[in-house]
Amino acid sequence: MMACPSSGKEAGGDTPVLSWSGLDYDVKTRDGVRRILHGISGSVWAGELVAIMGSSGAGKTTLLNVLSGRVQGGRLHGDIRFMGARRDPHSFKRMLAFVEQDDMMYPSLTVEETLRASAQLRLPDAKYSRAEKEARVEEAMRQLRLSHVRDTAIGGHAARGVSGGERKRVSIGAALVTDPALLVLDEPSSGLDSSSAEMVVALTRQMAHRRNLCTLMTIHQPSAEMVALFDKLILLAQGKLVYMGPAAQALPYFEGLGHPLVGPNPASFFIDLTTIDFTSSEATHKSEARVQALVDSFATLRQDAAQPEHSAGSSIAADSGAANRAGSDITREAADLALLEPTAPNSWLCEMLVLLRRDWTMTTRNRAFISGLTALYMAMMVFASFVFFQLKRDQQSVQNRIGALFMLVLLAAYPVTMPIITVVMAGRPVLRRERSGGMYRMSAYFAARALSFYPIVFVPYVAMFSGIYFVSHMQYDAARFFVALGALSVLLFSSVGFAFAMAFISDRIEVVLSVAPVILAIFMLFSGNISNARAITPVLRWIRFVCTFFYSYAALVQNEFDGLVLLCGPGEAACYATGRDVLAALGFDRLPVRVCVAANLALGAGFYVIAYGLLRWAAKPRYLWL
Ligand SMILES: Nc1ncnc2c1ncn2[C@@H]1O[C@H](COP(=O)(O)OP(=O)(O)OP(=O)(O)O)[C@@H](O)[C@H]1O
Repeated sequence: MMACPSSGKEAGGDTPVLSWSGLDYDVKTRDGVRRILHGISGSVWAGELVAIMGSSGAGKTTLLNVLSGRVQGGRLHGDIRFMGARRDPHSFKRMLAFVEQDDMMYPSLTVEETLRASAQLRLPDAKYSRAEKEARVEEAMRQLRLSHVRDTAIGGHAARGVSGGERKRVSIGAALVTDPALLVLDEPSSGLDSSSAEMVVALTRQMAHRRNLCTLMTIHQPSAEMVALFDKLILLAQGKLVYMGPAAQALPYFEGLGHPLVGPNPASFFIDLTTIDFTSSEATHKSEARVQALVDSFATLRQDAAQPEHSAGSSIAADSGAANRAGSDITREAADLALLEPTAPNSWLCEMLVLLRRDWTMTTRNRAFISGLTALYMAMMVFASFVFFQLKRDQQSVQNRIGALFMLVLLAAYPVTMPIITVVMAGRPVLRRERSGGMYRMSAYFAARALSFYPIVFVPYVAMFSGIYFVSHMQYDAARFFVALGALSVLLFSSVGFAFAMAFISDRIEVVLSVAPVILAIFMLFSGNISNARAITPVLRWIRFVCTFFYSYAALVQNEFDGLVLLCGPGEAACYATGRDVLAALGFDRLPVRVCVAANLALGAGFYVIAYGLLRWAAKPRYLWL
């Protein structure tokens, strides 16, 4: 009988952090139900660094997701315990930190800002003072060797930032500052060169040992040096367990089964040993038989180890203890975990302020957005000032006043909507990750994100509006100036809400950027400028009442033309004597200005409500039942 590998149990007391037994996981495919995990059992302890290895399609990611409560569908059978008890969705999600394969972080934030936001949002204020949170951030940066890049931006496709290895370490740091009991990493070495990958694993090992933190990761093709860093290996083949035990004892174990190490890298050897060879039917048959024999040997070893006379001092004894637990259908538990949106640890206002600071930093660093919008508005101010320079009270001025007001309406929508849609959509993957980790309430995110845009949009617009208003000689009257400004400010507010609503109608930016201008074009059509409001067919006439352009434009033309006395030149047979005549001809003599502004405010609020609903829906976790 082969000796059982010794345990990592000593590191973390008598109860494993996570233990699982008899896990079967089925999913629905076109060909029917497919079993992806077959009777997997095991346990991991505090202070252990555990690697899940296997060839492509062996089930590594699936096992990791099942254990972390992240599967989004399927049927799960077996038993999973966290700290010896059934996983309570709330506390399990609080104690678990998951580092995804893709490092989804905001590119314009620095390393320190990213970690600080994570600590401020995830650590409860009731338990951690501000200074303690800062200390955690400092410690994480020091331990992950990030102090020298603390002020460097994360970077992304558009702008260079920290290196790939540093970015991965920031992702790990953002998880670590939340003080988890279980750290789970999905392929942390993917996309990294071998030295960066090794450094990530070495630092993760240090964290696990220093903090007595249970760390579980999937890894594809680690180097021999990396394999030596793991405390424990879980080796899967075709969703079945081939080995689970101390990493150092894996080679002797396989050698004992008649498979001595071939080549310099044990990881490649393990993968080759457990991979089905599809090059010919004979090779397939042979490799399937070898894998099945390995699976059977390990199952037998465990069964033997579970017998009292064999179990003393053995890690497999601990694992087979888990294997002996009776399993049941735990699909409900898996679904509850996947669907749960953990309650945020801090008050709404604290969260909103942290998010507002973060969003404001990102928005102000978006130079293209700020300078683009400001330059555009300033250019339009100069351009329109030439076109509408010092309008008189003659009949030609009627068309010019109407044109200037309509242009102001359009400028409060198009240049605002498109960039905001792009910025909000670019942040959606980070939003989804942060939401699944329960970092904050969606309402706090929504309020902070919208607030961070207002100054950037309002300041240059108001400057442009003021310039055009005075240069074009609209009615010089303080009350009229502020009424016009108020009506347009409400439209700007609505435009931001509209942009948010659009940003969540689809995942695809090309879809959104096609739909949004079309809706704005419909708004234009029903604004009352392009077509006469009264002349529109009754079937469609109602549309203007849900059209922000209509109310803004109606408010502006009434404000401008009311009380205006116009001059009739000699020889002008048909002419407007007063602004009221113009309003009557245009069909804008029915709704008072205050009603138009109030209606637009209500429509704007409606956009925000729709946007918030879509935001919740778009980022909502889902579970597909078999
Ligand atoms: N929801 C699903 N529906 C259908 N098949 C699935 C589903 N999830 C996983 N699978 C299949 O289960 C097998 C294991 O997938 P998994 O992603 O866990 O493998 P892996 O070991 O992580 O592979 P890789 O290293 O290539 O990422 C694969 O064959 C995969 O196609």
